[in-house]
Amino acid sequence: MDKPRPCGCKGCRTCLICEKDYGIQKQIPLDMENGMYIYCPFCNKAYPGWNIEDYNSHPNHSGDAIEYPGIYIDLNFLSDDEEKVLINGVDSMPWDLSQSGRRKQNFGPKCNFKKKKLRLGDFQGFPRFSEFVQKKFSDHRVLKNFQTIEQCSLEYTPERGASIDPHIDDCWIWGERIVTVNLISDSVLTMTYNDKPKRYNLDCVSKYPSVLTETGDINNSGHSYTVKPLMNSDKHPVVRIPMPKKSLLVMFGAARYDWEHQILRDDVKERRVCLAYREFTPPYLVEGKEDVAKQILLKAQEFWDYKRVEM
Ligand SMILES: O=C(O)CCC(=O)C(=O)O
Ligand SMILES: [Fe+2]
Repeated sequence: MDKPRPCGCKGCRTCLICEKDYGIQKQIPLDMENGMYIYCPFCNKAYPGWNIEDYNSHPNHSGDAIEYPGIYIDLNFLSDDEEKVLINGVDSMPWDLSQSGRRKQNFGPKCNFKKKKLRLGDFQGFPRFSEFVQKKFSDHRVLKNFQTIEQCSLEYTPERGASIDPHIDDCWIWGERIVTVNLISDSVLTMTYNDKPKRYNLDCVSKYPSVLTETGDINNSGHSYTVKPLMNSDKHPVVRIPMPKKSLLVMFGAARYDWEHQILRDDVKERRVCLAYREFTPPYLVEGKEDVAKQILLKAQEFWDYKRVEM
C-alpha cells in the first residue's frame, strides 16, 4: 500500500499542494471527442453545453437533447435556514484529510472492498444536527425505504485544488441509490462512460434485484440491473450534472452503474461541502444475512450530540 503524502494524497491522486511540493503532474485530460452535454433538472434530459448556468435558459435550450436516465434532482431540497444548520454542524466538528485535496468526516462501518469484509468499527450512528436530512428523504418517491448506513461530509476548496477522480461507488456493499446533498456553493458532477467493467465490484450488480426502474419507480419485478460495458464502437459524450447548493441529487440505474462520476478541479470555484449518503445492497438488508450487518443497521438508527473537547 502507498503511504499518503503529508497533504493526504496517495499514488496517482494529487492536489495543488503535492503537485507543487513533489513536482507531480495532474492527471489525464478529459476525452471530449464525442461532445459535451449539460443535464437540465427541469427537462430531465441533457443538452449540448458545458456550463452549469446553461440550465437557467430552460425552456429555451439549443441543440438536440439526449436522454440521460438515472438522475433525480430536487433543486430546493434545503431551505436557507436548513442549509445554515448543516454548515454550522459540519464546521463544529473536526475534519480528516482525504485524497485529491478533499477533507472528510465519515460516519459509517468499515468496509474492505477488495476482501468484501464488513466491520462495525467505531460506527456509532450519525451527528444529531443532520438527523432532519434523513427524515426529509422520505418525502421523495425515489428514496422509498432508503436506510442510510453511511453519511460522509466532503469538503472541496479551490486553494487545495480539490477534486475527485472518475470512479463508481463500490457495488458489493453500497446499494443502488447514491444520494448527495449540496452545500455552500454550486458544482457539477462530470460523467464519463465506464470502460473498466471488472472494477468497483460491478459483477455483484447481477446478483441482487435493482431498487428502482429506469423511471425511478420502485422495482417490484425482482430483476437485476444489467451493467452495459463499453463496446468498441460506442461513442459516449461527457455529461455534466448540475449540483447547485441546497439541492439533492440521487444517482441510480445507468448513471450509477454504467458511468463513472468525478468532480473536476475547475468546477470548484469556491468552498463546497456535500453530504453523501449510502445504503446497503439488498443482500445485506435481508433479515439474518450477517450479524454484523444487523448491528450496523441498528447503529444507523442512532443520532448523537457532538461535544467539542476543550484542550
Ligand atoms: O462530491 C461529490 O458530490 C461526489 C463525491 C463522490 O463521488 C464520492 O464520495 O464517492
Ligand atoms: Fe462517488
